[in-house]
Amino acid sequence: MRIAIASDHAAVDLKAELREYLIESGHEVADLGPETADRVDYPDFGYKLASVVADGTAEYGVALCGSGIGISMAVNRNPDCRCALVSEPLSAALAREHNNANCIAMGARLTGVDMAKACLDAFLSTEFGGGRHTGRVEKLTNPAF
Ligand SMILES: O=C(CO)[C@H](O)[C@H](O)[C@H](O)COP(=O)(O)O
Repeated sequence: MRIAIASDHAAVDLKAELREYLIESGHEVADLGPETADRVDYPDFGYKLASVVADGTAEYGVALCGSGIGISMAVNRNPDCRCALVSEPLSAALAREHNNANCIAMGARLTGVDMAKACLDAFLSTEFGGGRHTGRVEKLTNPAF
């Protein structure tokens, strides 16, 4: 799969771990930065990630910051992205099965490397369930406020 990954300064180490894990697992990975732990703003990297998922350059996006909250909010500003903030594998799988999430977010200050890998595995190995979930997901793309 083609997967893009991005973070803020708080998650550069987790990003590096997950990037290598994804490559070892046979995925094509685009690391959108940052490259160092110098302080940056999570919206800048969240928007970059959202763009490449929305235009199809990447099939899935992995968004990381200290808590996962800020960068998931940034990614979800793009109407073509459905980013799920998770901290355990069942939520990661449900994000795919029920919500057809195309991005996963995690918090490096809250979620350990092994748990983050397990969440990624669950996310990437679960298909969208379709059926009753389809119309609900369409309502996320085209909201009627
Ligand atoms: O967006 C966040 C909180 O919702 C992330 O955890 C950020 O990584 C965090 O805000 C960065 O905080 P810092 O004090 O500037 O390192």
